[in-house]
Amino acid sequence: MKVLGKVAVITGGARGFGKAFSEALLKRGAKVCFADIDVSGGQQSQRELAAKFGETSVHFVKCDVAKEEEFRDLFRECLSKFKKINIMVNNAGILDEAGWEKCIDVNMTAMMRGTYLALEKMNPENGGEGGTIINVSSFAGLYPAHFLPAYVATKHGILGFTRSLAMDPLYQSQGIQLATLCPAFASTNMVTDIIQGEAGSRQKILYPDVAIKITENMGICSVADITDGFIELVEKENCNGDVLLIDKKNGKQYQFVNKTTS
Ligand SMILES: NC(=O)C1=CN([C@@H]2O[C@H](COP(=O)(O)OP(=O)(O)OC[C@H]3O[C@@H](n4cnc5c(N)ncnc54)[C@H](O)[C@@H]3O)[C@@H](O)[C@H]2O)C=CC1
Ligand SMILES: CCCCCC(=O)/C=C/C=C\C=C\C=C\[C@@H](O)[C@@H](O)CCCC(=O)O
Repeated sequence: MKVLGKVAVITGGARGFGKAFSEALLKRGAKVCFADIDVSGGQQSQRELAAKFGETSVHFVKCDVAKEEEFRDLFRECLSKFKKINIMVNNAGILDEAGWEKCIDVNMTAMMRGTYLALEKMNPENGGEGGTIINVSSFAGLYPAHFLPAYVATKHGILGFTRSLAMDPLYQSQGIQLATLCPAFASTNMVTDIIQGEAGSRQKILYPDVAIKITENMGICSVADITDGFIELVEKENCNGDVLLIDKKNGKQYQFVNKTTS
């Protein structure tokens, strides 16, 4: 897809990947409506991005994606401000092994809701123009990790859900593509807080010492490495059904490439 002139909705955009993805799309001439549960972080990012790309290009919406009505309001607000939605990025995600139900609510249920809402708004029968939906899974969507069982389950779920919808001829006929991004460890707060021992962060996973050792063995991607893969998917003429794994040692690797999506 050519990004210039398109409108994107991005969840979890106050910091980390979501903020970097927003900036990368703005740089290429898109308008971005980003959402986050963190109001002060969202407002700060809004100020920074508006200063670089203009007030009329970027809009922050306070939204807890685990709350259905707030998610619906996010779409209403984006449509009211920017009139259309061409790119949907379900990026918001958390680690919470003790509170695994919350992990499922945010990583899995909300990702499904965001996808279904985007499919509805992108449908030409509803006035949409088709579009691209990128769901952010993980290396942990492809491989197990005993320090993250609930998180791994949600990330496998994202992968299976997104690949399944990508096979559906209905969405293909509507000009809608769905792809999955699978980053390995990257240097956002999700990982750096654990390595640096920020208060409460190591309680979110099991066996934090094992996890830290594995980050040392596998290496840690920069946010720019992951953003580069994200943009590659969005800009591809056909990303439907793609699963893009990115890790520090091997870089970008498309998965399941010999399998058709339908
Ligand atoms: N950093 C990493 O190494 C990897 C991260 N991922 C995934 O990438 C995505 C983004 O993660 P990072 O940027 O690394 O994390 P991060 O923790 O830096 O940013 C996540 C953002 O999501 C927001 N968020 C959390 N719960 C929310 C909710 N209920 N509603 C709305 N916003 C909410 C947070 O406030 C935060 O701004 C997540 O889905 C994560 O699972 C995947 C693979 C590797
Ligand atoms: C600190 C947790 C952040 C989780 C964020 C995320 O989604 C990233 C996951 C990235 C990789 C997970 C890898 C787990 C692998 C292990 O279970 C093991 O199979 C690999 C061992 C490889 C090694 O020791 O070199």
